[in-house]
Amino acid sequence: MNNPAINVNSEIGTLKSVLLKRPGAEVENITPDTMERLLFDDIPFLKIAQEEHDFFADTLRDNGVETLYVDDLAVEALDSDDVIRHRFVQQYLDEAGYGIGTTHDALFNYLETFDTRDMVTKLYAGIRRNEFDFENDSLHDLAGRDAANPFLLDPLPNAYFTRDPQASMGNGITINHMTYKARQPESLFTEFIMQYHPRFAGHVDIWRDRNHNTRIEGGDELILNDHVIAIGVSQRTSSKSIEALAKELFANPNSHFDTVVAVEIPHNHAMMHLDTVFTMVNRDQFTVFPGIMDAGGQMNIFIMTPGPDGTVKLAHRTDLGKTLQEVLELPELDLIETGSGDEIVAPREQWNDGSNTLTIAPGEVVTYNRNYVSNELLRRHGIIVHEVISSELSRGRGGPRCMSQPIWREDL
Ligand SMILES: NC(=[NH2+])NCCC[C@H](N)C(=O)O
Repeated sequence: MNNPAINVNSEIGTLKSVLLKRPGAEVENITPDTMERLLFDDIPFLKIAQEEHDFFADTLRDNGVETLYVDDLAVEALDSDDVIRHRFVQQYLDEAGYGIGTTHDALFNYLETFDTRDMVTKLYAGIRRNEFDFENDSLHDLAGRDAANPFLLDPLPNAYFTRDPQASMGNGITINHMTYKARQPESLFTEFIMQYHPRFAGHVDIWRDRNHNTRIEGGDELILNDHVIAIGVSQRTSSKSIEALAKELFANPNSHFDTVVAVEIPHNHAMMHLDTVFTMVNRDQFTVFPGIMDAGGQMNIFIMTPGPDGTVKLAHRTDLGKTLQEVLELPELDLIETGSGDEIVAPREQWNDGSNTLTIAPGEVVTYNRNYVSNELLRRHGIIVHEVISSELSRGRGGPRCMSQPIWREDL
């Protein structure tokens, strides 16, 4: 790829550029009735969440990281041409179940009244039925909709977890078909940015697009080095998508990835992604939540490598530490347990994303200040820890790694 726009060949190389989304009105459109469906366990106080997010972004900028906001990029991509903007809106409505009909027309015309900036903000925030002059559902629309839902288009409160709708991988990206309806529209923004934003269009390899039925999310996709990837088999990522992605990476001449390690983790909301229980913080240091292993310290891991004729070879392993040493060729390994592995502290801090560290340089991380036992332990293991504030952001069940999508890291 000439002039690549993305360069991510590790989890730990010095971070230069990152994609963020400041939480907006979408977070205020979570209600007790919709909270579970919208994947929140509580209703955050937006004003404080925004202050916390700004603090996080400032911490990154103070450390030399360029912060790009996904909604700004979307506006720039969609504003370039009316045809592109219309195609985006049409697809957005289509995927929301309004392909044709009076609701489609009403929503389309309503969105047309906004400039692109306000339209993008509106789509993230969601559109209420009573927001505009709209009375008649067409028969077509009534069939599939929950009449009690005040929203015609649901809000996207998870959008500040920019890690998940896509994943940078080498000079390319996966644009993800996400698991739950509540998040699926998020990667449509990514698709249009990658296709039409001048910074990205034609400068990114798309390893996998979102037109799939099998699910995958960025929180499960970890770039261990320039040829090894780890992917969680989780609530959000299926083994089928991992195998398909591995095949593509092994076959595509632009990809230098030759090993994919599939790591099975419990399928529940507290550990929805691999990065909620396992992250890389230095060349040979990782955080890990002991709850992902069975009583004997074992788990299910599959090492995938290219086989003959485009097939994938599988090797089963059960020891996480030994597998990492094998695939990364590490003589030593330091696995740092979330919450010191204590039976009370570890699950508490994992719940508040104590394992969800964002590494900004080898041995240097950003974490939430509330996970003070894990932070102290990281420091004792020689890691530099930048703490960011969080009482509200963490109510969405995600931490610094989830809230950031690296676009550029220095190679190691
Ligand atoms: N990479 C992550 N761990 N992201 C966390 C996402 C949290 C979000 N509420 C969800 O359930 O989807």
